[in-house]
Amino acid sequence: MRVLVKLSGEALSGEGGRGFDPERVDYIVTEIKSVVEEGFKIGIVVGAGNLFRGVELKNLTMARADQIGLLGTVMNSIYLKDIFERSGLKARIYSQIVNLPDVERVNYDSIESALRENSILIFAGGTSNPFFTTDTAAVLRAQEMKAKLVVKATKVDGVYDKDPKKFPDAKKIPHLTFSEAMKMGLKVMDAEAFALCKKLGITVKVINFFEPGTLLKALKGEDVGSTVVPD
Ligand SMILES: Nc1ncnc2c1ncn2[C@@H]1O[C@H](COP(=O)(O)OP(=O)(O)O)[C@@H](O)[C@H]1O
Ligand SMILES: O=c1ccn([C@@H]2O[C@H](COP(=O)(O)OP(=O)(O)O)[C@@H](O)[C@H]2O)c(=O)[nH]1
Repeated sequence: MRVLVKLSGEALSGEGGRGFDPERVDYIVTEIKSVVEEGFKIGIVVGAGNLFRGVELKNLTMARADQIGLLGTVMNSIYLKDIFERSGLKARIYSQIVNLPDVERVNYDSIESALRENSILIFAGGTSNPFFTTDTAAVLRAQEMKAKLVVKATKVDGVYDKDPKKFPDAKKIPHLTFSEAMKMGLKVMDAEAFALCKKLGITVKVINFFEPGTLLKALKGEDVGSTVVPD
């Protein structure tokens, strides 16, 4: 089964952290290796919250701040390729925004052959455009690698009726549709990503990536996190 895993930048630094934490990095390798060894074909879109988020660069105009954020996702992608390869996994980076020796242009034939050889596909540079997020990029890239499932690997263990980091009384919603999520104005993913999932028939699972083994459980269909389905 093909699946696109959206890793938040904080997966590389630890929650609220900056840069790269060697312990977190080892943890990512262990979690991803466990799903590759089970035969899942993995694409990854990584964020840049551990380096730069456009909204945090308050003195810059949005388009410029976002371009810096986009470059952060490229840095994280190169870092991931290196740690995967050092642990014996194959990985290839695809992006439309940079021309670097380790980065290939997005090409559907190349994606197919990389998946056949069990390489992890790392999609760098978000959607290639300012004003978007890596959540939206995750859905776009899922469609390009023909995956019908996006796992949002994050720091909350599902979708709640309000932000659980701000409201301790927030209630978890294990199953819902994109229309319900949009109607309720839930902020766990941006509305563009939800709308695209609905249009393309892609399911999203929101899981707590920091809980060991949860990614594999989610891919095996166990009832972890929350599942958002097209309606
Ligand atoms: N209704 C909601 N259910 C779950 N998480 C929510 C909700 N509303 C907002 N959030 C927040 O969405 C974020 C999703 O994680 P992520 O996209 O990785 O974080 P970030 O926005 O820091 O990049 C979490 O920090 C969580 O607190
Ligand atoms: O298509 C995209 C994807 C990302 N970004 C920028 O890159 C940053 C990092 O991405 P994101 O915030 O999604 O990272 P995460 O929070 O998941 O670590 C964003 O804040 C934006 O500034 C962008 O401009 N266009």
